[in-house]
Amino acid sequence: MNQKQTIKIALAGNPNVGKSTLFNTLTGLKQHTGNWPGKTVILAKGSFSYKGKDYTIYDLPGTYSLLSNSTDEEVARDFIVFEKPDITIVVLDATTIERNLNLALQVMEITDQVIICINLIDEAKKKGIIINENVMMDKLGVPVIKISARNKVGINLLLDTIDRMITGNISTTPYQIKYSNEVEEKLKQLIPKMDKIVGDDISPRWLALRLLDGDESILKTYMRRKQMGEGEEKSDGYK
Ligand SMILES: Nc1nc2c(ncn2[C@@H]2O[C@H](COP(=O)(O)OP(=O)(O)OP(=O)(O)O)[C@@H](O)[C@H]2O)c(=O)[nH]1
Ligand SMILES: [Mg+2]
Repeated sequence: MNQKQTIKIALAGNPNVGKSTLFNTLTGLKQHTGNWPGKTVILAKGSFSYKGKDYTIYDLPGTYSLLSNSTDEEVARDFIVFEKPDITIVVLDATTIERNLNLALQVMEITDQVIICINLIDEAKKKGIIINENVMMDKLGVPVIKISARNKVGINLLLDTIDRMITGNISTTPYQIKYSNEVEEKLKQLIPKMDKIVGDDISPRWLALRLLDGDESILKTYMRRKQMGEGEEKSDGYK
């Protein structure tokens, strides 16, 4: 009887950046798809082991933002917020980093357990794009790793970084976007209130930002899940 809990990893990123390719590289195609409860979006879930630890990895829908403008965005966002992956890997396209960073910054507002993977470095090299991952790491405050998911480049470093983050050997300080003075003032008042409601369950700053944005859906989902008694250990909704 092995009751060992597996470690949850989520793959987030813009569409077409190679999330599924990385998923397949990590799982060796050991995957099955599941239906997100209440939604019609199909997510792939797979598994792999590394250094004696068992991982479950979820391939989230590709999105440009997590502001819940579409079902895909809502599914990706709710997964990160409510399923609380132990690590969220944000996959970026090395040839369009600036555009991709928007999503990375949004993920980093929700969770500090983030690894950024810059994929398609082979394509970047062909185009003469030079990426200094150390500078990015310093600025963003989370590990940044250059990979080519299709050519299996950088995968060992990624696995090692995952392992070191899980064992507590990497601490992150994700870059937080500073908003206008007016917004920051409002946040100051709202954050303690949010903190009282959600505690450690959700980042109070991020939740307050969503409310200031006029988006009450997260708070509503949170309350609903609490009422349904999903606050404790729960299944991930997959068969
Ligand atoms: N050159 C190159 N191509 C890659 C690499 N990784 C993925 N690709 C290609 O990029 C394309 C998109 O890959 P996917 O893995 O489907 O991307 P995705 O992020 O899952 O896309 P969505 O599910 O639509 O969001 C495919 O044609 C892959 O073969 C890489 O490291 N180098
Ligand atoms: Mg995909």
